[in-house]
Amino acid sequence: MHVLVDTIVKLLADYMVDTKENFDDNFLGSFHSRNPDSVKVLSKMISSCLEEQLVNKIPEGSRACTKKANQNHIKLLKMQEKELSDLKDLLLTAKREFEDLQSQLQIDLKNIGSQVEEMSTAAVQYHKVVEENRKLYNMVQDLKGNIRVFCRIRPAFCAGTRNVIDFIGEDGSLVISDPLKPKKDGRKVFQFNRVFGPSATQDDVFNDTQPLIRSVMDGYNVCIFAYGQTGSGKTYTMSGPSGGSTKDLGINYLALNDLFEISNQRKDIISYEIQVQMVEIYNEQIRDLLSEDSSSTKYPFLLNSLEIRSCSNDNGLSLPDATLHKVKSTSDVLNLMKYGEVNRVVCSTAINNRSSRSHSVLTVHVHGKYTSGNMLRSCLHLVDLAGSERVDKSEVTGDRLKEAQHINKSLSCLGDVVTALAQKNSHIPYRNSKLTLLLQDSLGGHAKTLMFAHVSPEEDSFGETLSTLKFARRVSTVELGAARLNKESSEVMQLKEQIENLKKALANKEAPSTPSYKMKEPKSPFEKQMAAIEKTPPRTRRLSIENGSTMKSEKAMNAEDRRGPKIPSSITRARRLSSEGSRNEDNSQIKVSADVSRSLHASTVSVQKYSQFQDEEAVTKQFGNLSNGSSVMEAYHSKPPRSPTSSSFQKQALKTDCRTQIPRLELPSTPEPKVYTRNDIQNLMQTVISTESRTANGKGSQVRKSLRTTIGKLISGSEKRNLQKTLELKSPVRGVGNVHDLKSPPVTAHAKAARRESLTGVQTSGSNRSRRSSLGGKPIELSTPMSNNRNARTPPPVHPSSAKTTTRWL
Ligand SMILES: Nc1ncnc2c1ncn2[C@@H]1O[C@H](COP(=O)(O)OP(=O)(O)OP(=O)(O)O)[C@@H](O)[C@H]1O
Repeated sequence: MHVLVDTIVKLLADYMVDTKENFDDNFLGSFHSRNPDSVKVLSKMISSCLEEQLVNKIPEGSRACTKKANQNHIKLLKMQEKELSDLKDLLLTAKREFEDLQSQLQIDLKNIGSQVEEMSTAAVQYHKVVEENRKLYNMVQDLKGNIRVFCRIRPAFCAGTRNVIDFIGEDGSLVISDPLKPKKDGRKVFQFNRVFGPSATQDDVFNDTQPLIRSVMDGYNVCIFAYGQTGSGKTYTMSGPSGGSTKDLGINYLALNDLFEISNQRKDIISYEIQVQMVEIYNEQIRDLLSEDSSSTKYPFLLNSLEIRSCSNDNGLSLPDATLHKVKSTSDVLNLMKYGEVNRVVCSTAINNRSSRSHSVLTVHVHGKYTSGNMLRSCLHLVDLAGSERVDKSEVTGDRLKEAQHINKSLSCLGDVVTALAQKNSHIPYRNSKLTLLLQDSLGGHAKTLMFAHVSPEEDSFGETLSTLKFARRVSTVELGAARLNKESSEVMQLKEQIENLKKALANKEAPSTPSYKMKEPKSPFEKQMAAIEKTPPRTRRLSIENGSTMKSEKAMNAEDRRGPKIPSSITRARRLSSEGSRNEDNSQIKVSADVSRSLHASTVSVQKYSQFQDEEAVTKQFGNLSNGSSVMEAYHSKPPRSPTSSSFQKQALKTDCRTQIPRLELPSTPEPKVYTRNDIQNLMQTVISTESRTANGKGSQVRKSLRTTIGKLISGSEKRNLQKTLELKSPVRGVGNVHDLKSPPVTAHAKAARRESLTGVQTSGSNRSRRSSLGGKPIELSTPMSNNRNARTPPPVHPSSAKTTTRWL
């Protein structure tokens, strides 16, 4: 019994200790649920047991003591009971409080949730607004024709170096701080269209570039160029990581890939042809990176530098002599790019172990033909500039130093051009370097242009970073004028073709004694001088090339280009070829016979039957066979070559002026073109007028307007000469209407000869009067109606031998 009591007491003590220390709701709960009044029962049991024992067994003396102890125990138990019940109450209160807190928390969480939701919708809205702002900003820039500028920051090479980039904003803001100045003073803020931080991927960069690239497929010319200090990541952005890795490929590849995708998507409405050229400008020499010569020679500097043409030739190629590769898939592009990259001059410097020592230009030519017959032609220049470098930093010597000097010089020329454009100067110094001359149409034309300004984040590059950012800021202020769409409707093309034919027909009709396309070599000094005048490029044209950037001059050029009569006719071109041949013969520079000139011209006519894109190579070969003066071309290297034997010149001779980017028109295959009657001309006029009225707005109507003017001039020019003074035309259209009622005046043999002379530029023997007098058979007086004729020819310069016999020019 004693043992039992001990055990029970011990158990009870343990239990109480446990209960006190591990006061646990579950335990108590479970305990109570199992034994609802267990504590009470147990205490009763123990007290009765104890009392019984005390009464029966304990001696009388110690009974009082035991009783007292018992009472103490009971007291203690009661206290503990009380404590327990207090604790229970406390627990219940705590539980209630906990529940209250829980519900409060839930309410709070709900509130926070709704607040977060609100904030996230606000954030989404904010992003939308920022995006919209950016689009609007870009739209404004499009309208203004600004060059867009993106900035990309290369990741730091060493983790420990101090970073000069303080902040990159989503809206294109960038803050850098000068490491040598206190933070507050050394901060500089820049604003661009977009800034890509070091963690931006190639895809991020491409996503923002894609819309611009896509507009190439809609007929816009686009130029993207990467600028920045050496080693700042230009080649990485444009081509991808060095070493020919196919991971993280750059914009060049992604752009072409995208163009193919679009071409596929639109194949039902338009068929595209995509061709690629890749050149580098190395030490002011333009080298073809895709030609077989480039890869086969160890001495690239021995290769001929390619010549830059104004894009106003009929195929829009500024480098017609560079190899043109047709690409049909991304793998074609990849192979070509690899081939080109291998040929590019790269070497190791103290800053970059694969430093590009040249500017590379990948040009993508897109030619699209709609099922409706409309055509578009555009090109995309992807330029990876060589990096500007401080020669003391890059530690280059010898050839590398020379390269660096060329690089820096051409970049400074680029800076001059940008400054001149930003200040809207009348003269833009494009001709100061090959780079600016090549990019002339992108920087100063109606192209969409994007510049990637690359910067290194390291503090020791701060100077270069600052100058790159300042340059980029200046570039972003350049206004180019709205980009121009190079798209022509089939109607306009047909009309242009008819005009070509008409011009030829008129030329043939009015110069019957001149055999078709047969050139006459100038013999007399006067003839030579006339020929020289015809072949001398007009000064204004040259200036307009230089000032092509300004909208004003561009407009003037467009107007000039659209004015039909200014396009040299076949005869004039033939004469030019002939006179060129004779001039060169005289100078003993190139021995070309008139036969060669004639055969050149014959080739011209036949070659024009082929489309430029497909048969460029064939044309080159054809002329290559005839050409024997390539060395002379080198001598003319810095000027537009005028040698008739230079294939490029010959090609140029074939081309109609195409600043309007209109594809080559097909000439009739027979040497005897159709003779157009007055009715034909009238019909054509009607067509033009009706087309004009159908499309009241837009560029097409402008072109048609100019066509109408051209036809008008053609008619008025020829008819006025034919009908002479009897026909007093007030407007070309009215003139056409009256023509049947009029009779040609009798024209004397003398007058006929004189008129022929004026048209052919060949003076007949014994002629002793002015060319102008030939129009009427006698010198024209100031009072004659023809004195007001706007189509009157420009007087030729007075030759010493004929000065005395020439009457006064009006
Ligand atoms: N955004 C980037 N992410 C990762 N690596 C980069 C990045 N940009 C550049 N690099 C690395 O930095 C190094 C230098 O880059 P890159 O050759 O493209 O510079 P660059 O400006 O073309 O130099 P240079 O003008 O001398 O040719 C390369 O090793 C390249 O892989």
